[in-house]
Amino acid sequence: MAAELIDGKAIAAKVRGEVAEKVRAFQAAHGRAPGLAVVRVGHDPASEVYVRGKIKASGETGMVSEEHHLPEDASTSEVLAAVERLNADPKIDGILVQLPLPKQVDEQTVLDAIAPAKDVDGFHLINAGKLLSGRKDGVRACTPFGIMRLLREAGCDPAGKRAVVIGRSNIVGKPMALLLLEANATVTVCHSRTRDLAEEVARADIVVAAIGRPELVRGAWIREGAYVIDVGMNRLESGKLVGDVEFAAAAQRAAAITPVPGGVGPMTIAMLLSNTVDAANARIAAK
Ligand SMILES: Nc1nc(=O)c2c([nH]1)NC[C@@H]1CN(c3ccc(C(=O)N[C@@H](CCC(=O)O)C(=O)O)cc3)C=[N+]21
Repeated sequence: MAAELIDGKAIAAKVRGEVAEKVRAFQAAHGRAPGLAVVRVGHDPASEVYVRGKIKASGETGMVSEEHHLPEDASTSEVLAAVERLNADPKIDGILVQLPLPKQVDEQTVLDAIAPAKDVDGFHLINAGKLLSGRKDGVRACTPFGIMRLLREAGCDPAGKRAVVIGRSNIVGKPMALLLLEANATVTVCHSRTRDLAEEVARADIVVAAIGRPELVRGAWIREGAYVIDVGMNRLESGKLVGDVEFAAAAQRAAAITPVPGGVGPMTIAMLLSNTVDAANARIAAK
């Protein structure tokens, strides 16, 4: 079986089109465009590239975006001060603090300082708690939220299916498991201490790989007709970018699979923009 390719770039473009439409409506109703602020600390080269991508994509939807760049040696309280200013800025609807932060900055303190209504990453405790409690009014973490959309676009309804999530991070694995559960999948969360990963994967109708180990998930483990979502982004020494799944072999067995690059990555950015325009509308509605 040759899998359908889940084209994250094309689906992300469709989401950005929907966002642009909402931005136009917001502008017409409120006389300003939704605003996104990205806080970047220090000189992580990957972060520079990602932030540029986010700023560019937000501009293309008609949103206003600004980057706040703090020096490599910024303290936790300096980062907090930047966040507090943005919390109080009425033109800013979404705040994203680019991770990772330099080691002297306390990441959890910073993330918890972002006003939950402006937390377009969905990383704040309040938004994590709302997801856990099944409340629909919280902000959903961009990567898992985008994956739910990719599954939908590929014609996969998770209800009743066995879903295996590999990875238990706060930003992908855990929220992914909760969103799949909310969609009525039977969810298993695997991680580095899972006894027999191959056996767990072989049972799965949906596999979400988010472990950060190049091609750890072997194609031969994939169940015939499974939906395979690869969150991994591993840069090999050759410079080649590969996922957490052995793509070509997995594609022989899967019903549908996301490529790396061009799968989950572009969707993460599109969902950030979607969360921002939704946050703008929600803040107005709450006034
Ligand atoms: N507060 C915060 N929120 C984030 O969402 C966040 C973050 N910090 N820190 C870093 C990670 C990483 N991340 C990516 C998003 C899209 C691509 C992406 O579009 N990648 C392209 C390829 C890029 C390439 O070729 O290197 C693709 O998959 O097609 C990559 C990485 C968001 N992150």
